Amino acid sequence: MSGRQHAEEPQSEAASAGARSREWVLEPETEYRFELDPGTSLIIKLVCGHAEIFGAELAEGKPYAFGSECKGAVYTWQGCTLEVIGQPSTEYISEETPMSAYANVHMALERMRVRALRVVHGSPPSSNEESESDGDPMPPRVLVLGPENSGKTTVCKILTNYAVRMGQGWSPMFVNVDPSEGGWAMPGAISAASLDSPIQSSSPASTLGSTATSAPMHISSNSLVPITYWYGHAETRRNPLLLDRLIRNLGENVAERLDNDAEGRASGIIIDTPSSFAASSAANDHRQTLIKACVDAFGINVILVVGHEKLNVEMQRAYGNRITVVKIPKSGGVVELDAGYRERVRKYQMHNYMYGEVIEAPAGLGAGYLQAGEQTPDLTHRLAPSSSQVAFGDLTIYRIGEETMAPTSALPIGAARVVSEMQPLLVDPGQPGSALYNAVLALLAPPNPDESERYDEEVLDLPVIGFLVVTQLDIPNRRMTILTPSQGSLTGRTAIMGSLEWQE
Ligand SMILES: Nc1ncnc2c1ncn2[C@@H]1O[C@H](COP(=O)(O)OP(=O)(O)OP(=O)(O)O)[C@@H](O)[C@H]1O
Repeated sequence: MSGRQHAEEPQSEAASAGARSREWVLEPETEYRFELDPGTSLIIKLVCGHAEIFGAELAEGKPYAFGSECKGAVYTWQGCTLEVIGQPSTEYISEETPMSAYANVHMALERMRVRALRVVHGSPPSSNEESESDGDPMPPRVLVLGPENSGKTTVCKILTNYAVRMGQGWSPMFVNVDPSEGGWAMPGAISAASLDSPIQSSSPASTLGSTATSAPMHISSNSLVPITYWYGHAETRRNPLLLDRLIRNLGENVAERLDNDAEGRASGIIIDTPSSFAASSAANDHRQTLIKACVDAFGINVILVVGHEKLNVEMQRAYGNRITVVKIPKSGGVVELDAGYRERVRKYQMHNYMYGEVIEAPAGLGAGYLQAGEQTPDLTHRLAPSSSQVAFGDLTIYRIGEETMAPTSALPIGAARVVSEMQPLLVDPGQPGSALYNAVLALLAPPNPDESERYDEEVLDLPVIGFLVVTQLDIPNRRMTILTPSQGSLTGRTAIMGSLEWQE
């Protein structure tokens, strides 16, 4: 154990307000780790020195609030003193971290960015770069793979945050293809956003920070507008064919955005993946196909495997001849998250999408502490969703590729009951068993205005512009009540339902 914990700090503002407050003094290259129980929160302030949370630098004296059962760590390269207010269920300092290995990976990626940008600007490479590079210098396009609880998302955040902190104006594209996490949107979505400021980690419910998708521009931490597609389920095995197609759509959409942005392109792409991509079992044969979908769709040239020897060997064999495959260590700080926790996080995430993220002040500290002027942490914001009634006919709702409700006996003799996994099926809200009550729906961007360009499965390829929840179904009057944070009429729009249910 390194670092010292000071007892209660009677002089501090928090302690005098009655909250539990103490100081931690961290030696260089150590980290303070914490875990929060449900319903508790924590505030961390950098008193002196330098520190970062998953690569995002802390400003001295600013309170950073954490809630929603957050688990995290404050790392310091040079040493620092922290003031911690609140009562985590676990807290300790660790000297063993994989941060040097991650920093080395970052530096290798940085060299790729610099070389790629030189080409954009038409400047000649420096002499040692010439010998290093073979062929056309490519920006880093990194796929991060690893088993459950290996710290994939954390690695992606650290690498992204280090890139945006370089002061080179990089805006790496962060891609999340883990539908159980939902990125900046709702669980069930996959998304991508180009980032030019660090990702804050205040809560697992908005693990990639908040965006303009749910919060009005003026209160979101930056004006992120992610590209989002809706898969509609938390598990990749539910409809791998659909996920494959959506990953390819996302890749195409990202490529189009970067086509007109040479500097953004040089910043590279970092992709966070679901743990099912790493777990080989008969139940998920699809994982090879989905990894390949990512490799093709985003032109991957680096695969990072977090702490998994077998997967590393497998990736070396499959891609080692054309892609750099590197195994990186897993952090001992990564917390094992069980199914119950993941379920609760999905609930927090849905709730935050609608109502915004509100972190209550730790026990003993007045709510005013988090609201007081310049001390307001960026991530405490409230949203007021609107609840409105729409007629059944106003909104066209599909589900993708699930069996029809017709019993086999009702089908013509010899007709197969199987519905293509990719077939959009119209949902009739008036039918009992539509499963629309409390369903989360993704609202799609308008289809192609040119009728001749339309096709049957177009709804599979349209990005998402928002989400809504059906909170009431009035079948006799053919009306439903819809909760959504975005304003605007739903008449004539198209929405897709999946298997995710809203829980109040
Ligand atoms: N060094 C650390 N100290 C404390 N907590 C950490 C540390 N690194 C990661 N965590 C926490 O551990 C949890 C799991 O990490 P993370 O989400 O990065 O893993 P993952 O491999 O992406 O998970 P999944 O199994 O969902 O794919 C997160 O709550 C994260 O904040």
